Amino acid sequence: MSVVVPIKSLTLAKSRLLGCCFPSDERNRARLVLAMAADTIAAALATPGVDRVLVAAARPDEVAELRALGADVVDDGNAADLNAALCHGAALLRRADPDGVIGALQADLPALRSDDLAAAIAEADGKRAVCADHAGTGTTLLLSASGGPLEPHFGDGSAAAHVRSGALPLATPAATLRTDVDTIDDVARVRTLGVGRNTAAVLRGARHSCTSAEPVS
Ligand SMILES: Nc1nc2c(ncn2[C@@H]2O[C@H](COP(=O)(O)OP(=O)(O)OP(=O)(O)O)[C@@H](O)[C@H]2O)c(=O)[nH]1
Ligand SMILES: C=C(OP(=O)(O)O)C(=O)O
Repeated sequence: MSVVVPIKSLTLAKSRLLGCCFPSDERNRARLVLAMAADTIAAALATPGVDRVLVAAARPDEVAELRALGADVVDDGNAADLNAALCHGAALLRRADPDGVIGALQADLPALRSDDLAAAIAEADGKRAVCADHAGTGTTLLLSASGGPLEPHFGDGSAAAHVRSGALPLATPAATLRTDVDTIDDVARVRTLGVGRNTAAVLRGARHSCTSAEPVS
């Protein structure tokens, strides 16, 4: 199977973390976004059955170093939004693999473990399926049916939207697959699960412990 990972411009990404972890230097927020993507992608590439990870990036130049992990990095087709970026990436993957499963994986899963992703793929068993985020409202992973369309409906309430459009809700996804990072509380949550080495290295440099919801001025 193949996986598409969307990444918007690092200067715009994860705006909800603005002023939280790195109040004095916002370049570190971009470093954190890239590090979380690197850990997510490294776990995906190490997952049995995952043959290819394609990064659909708004700014491929900003994330070129992800190629060193083994990911393909392409532009997102000048996509207007996340779903358009995913459709662009999924179309490229489908062309290369007409019959396989295509997954859309969020780039902000720094605690992801290969065994947990493999278990989710096994549970879906070639059916279109969705993994809800830890809050139960968003989506961290959407799998197409074998040879089928991805039909992404990311955005507010996407877990329910994916189920409404026929995706099987995965019954037993692991916390490492469900815990995406949007807010400072999520950073604390994901730390308790254990993040990958890239994210850990960036967070070690944070002035703030990233365990409080309070922004530091
Ligand atoms: N290529 C591409 N990726 C996108 C786009 N919009 C969102 N993404 C990516 O999709 C993933 C999920 O988005 P969100 O979790 O909402 O992250 P975000 O938009 O960076 O976060 P906020 O700014 O806090 O809303 C992240 O990896 C984003 O970088 C887009 O228009 N194009
Ligand atoms: C766009 C989504 O991501 P997030 O909730 O992380 O912004 C989603 O879950 O559909």
